[in-house]
Amino acid sequence: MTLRGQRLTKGHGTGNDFLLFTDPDAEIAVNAQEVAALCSRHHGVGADGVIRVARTAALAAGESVAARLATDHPEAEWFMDYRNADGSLAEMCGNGVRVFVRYLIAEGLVTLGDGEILAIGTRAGVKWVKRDGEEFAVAMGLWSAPGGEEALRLGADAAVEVDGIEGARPGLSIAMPNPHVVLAVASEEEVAAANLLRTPRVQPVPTDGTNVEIVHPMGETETPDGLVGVLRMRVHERGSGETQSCGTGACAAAIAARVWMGEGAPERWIVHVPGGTVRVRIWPDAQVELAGPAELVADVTLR
Ligand SMILES: N[C@@H](CCC[C@H](N)C(=O)O)C(=O)O
Repeated sequence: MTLRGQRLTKGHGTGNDFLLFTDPDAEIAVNAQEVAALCSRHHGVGADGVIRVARTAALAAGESVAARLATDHPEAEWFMDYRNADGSLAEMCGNGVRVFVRYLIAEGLVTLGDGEILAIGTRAGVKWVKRDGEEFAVAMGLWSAPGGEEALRLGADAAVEVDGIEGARPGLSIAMPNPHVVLAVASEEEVAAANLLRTPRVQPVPTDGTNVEIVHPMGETETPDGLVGVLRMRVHERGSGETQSCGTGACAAAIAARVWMGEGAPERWIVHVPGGTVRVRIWPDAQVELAGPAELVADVTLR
């Protein structure tokens, strides 16, 4: 089977937009060229990525992670088969997984009441998504620093050049588990000045490519949950270019900011992105939670 005649649903999480379609038995052949054509803003439908909604068990034959999950986590019935706008595969998408669950509910593929939790299969393993009214909170798993203790001590392990920002800036690599390099700038104006039409240049060159987050720490604010750190962020995504938001990127940005602040840094963070706001919580044991909205916008049928 091909994507021809297929109904696609357009959805987004804080402006990070996706095309989703249901292929329960993983019968549709999806190739990178087709995905890139669909995601094209001018020649296609337009999106930052494409998400196939397939049963984990059905993907087991072709995806080693799905095969493992089908055995170890049978509760993860549905698998988020995520592709970037250029057709490349990615391990995880933090905004995408919330939209994925919103879609499963809307399509009647699952029922999920307020406060209930659903297991979702992803290339980064099983992720637990909790419904919180009209929003969703995702247990993203553990963060890690590919540069190890030394990078965490220095707060950097890379040099990043971004058009519009002067000089090469120190960046900190964070795996969520997809790759991110986060750099701090001094003002919101500097965040705005970044020209992300051109891919940022990272040294040493990351073997599998990377997402790059430009972050301005805006201080802390008192909330009913206690003191919360606030960040302004823009992102250049591997495989998609600049997007309005990146969930794993917001997690990486909050983690980097926490590392840079050191002792006394807050656990909770508000991350403002061009498409809205997401919330991140970093637990002392390195588990990360991401929360935010997820919307479905329209259905289109492909010719
Ligand atoms: N927008 C996503 C991340 C999508 C994958 C990323 N471009 C990659 O290749 O790692 C998110 O919300 O996390």
